[in-house]
Amino acid sequence: MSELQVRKVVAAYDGAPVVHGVTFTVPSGQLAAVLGPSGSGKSTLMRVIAGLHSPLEGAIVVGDRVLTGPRVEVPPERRRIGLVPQDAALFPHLDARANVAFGLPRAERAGSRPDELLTMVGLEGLGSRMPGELSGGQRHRVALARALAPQPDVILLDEPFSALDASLRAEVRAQVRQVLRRTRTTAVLVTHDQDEALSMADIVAVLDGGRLVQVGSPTEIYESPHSRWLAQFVGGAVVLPGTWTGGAVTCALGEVPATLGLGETAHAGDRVEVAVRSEHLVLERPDHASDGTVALVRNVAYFGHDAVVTLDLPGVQDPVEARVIGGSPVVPDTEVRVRVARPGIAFAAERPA
Ligand SMILES: Nc1ncnc2c1ncn2[C@@H]1O[C@H](COP(=O)(O)OP(=O)(O)OP(=O)(O)O)[C@@H](O)[C@H]1O
Repeated sequence: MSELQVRKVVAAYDGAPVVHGVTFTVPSGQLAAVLGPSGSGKSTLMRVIAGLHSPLEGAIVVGDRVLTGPRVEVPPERRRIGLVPQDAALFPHLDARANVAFGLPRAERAGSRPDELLTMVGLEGLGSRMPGELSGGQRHRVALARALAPQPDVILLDEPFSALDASLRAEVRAQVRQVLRRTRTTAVLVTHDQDEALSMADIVAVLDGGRLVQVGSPTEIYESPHSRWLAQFVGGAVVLPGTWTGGAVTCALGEVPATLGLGETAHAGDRVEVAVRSEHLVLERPDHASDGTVALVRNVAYFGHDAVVTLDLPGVQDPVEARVIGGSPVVPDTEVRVRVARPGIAFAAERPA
């Protein structure tokens, strides 16, 4: 079993902490995404797990092995942790097979194991290709095979898909996910891309300013964000000021049914902010007999499968975005009626500084 525990990790550069007491557990064989904006401490945390940076406090435990702890610092090469770096970092003068073999104990390098590993990542028959003769996605899969070769307890993936173009990225993500699932490898993926985190991970740990703001399944993170910041950071949300009426918020979208965010308290009449997912805004003809608010369509960005409609709501300064099915008959500079299909989440209004 290779459960990974990150326990109360505090990490600093020159005495200035940039990771503040982060704790989460990745069950054996699962993939956790560490998600956060630039500078939130993701790479530092990854370096602590890999043994490349000693934390001020806290522990890293894999299974029953303490890798980092009070008076314990197992060196990186003895951690049984594999690293897939951002740029794949293959040895340019070695072919794919030799790159993979490099991850194996000397005795196994000449045998069939490198080719088996290449087959496992879907690169059968490409062992004699040099890195320069492989596509970006193929290079990543060689890097994954090399990292998996010594059968590590944990694999760390540091923004591994950011250099790939969009069409290749989805495919390589799915392939990597499949290999990790098949080999039952515990993995941590560092990313600032919320689609990547939600689509690949079993668990998402969100960092902001070096603090863990929420950890949970992708559905929990998306459906029940604990803060207004998280609602906007993951998935984008329309956030409007309003008044809590107990079970609903009166705001520019009318009376929007809502639940209170975790740990929030509000009394009827309190000022709150309500977060509503863009895809939960339903657009209808303005003369449609229903509740909701009439808004002006500013722009329609068509993406084929869906479209983002930018709307001016009465009394709201900034435009809001609705996500609708592509090809919906919505036209710029006309009016639509906006209804909210699912309850929003209410948070205490942010006080002016
Ligand atoms: N070697 C270093 N010396 C001093 N400060 C550093 C060093 N590396 C990172 N930092 C600082 O630590 C904080 C966290 O950085 P880190 O690289 O861990 O964030 P990140 O979330 O991985 O960011 P990004 O997504 O941009 O890579 C930032 O404020 C950064 O400026």
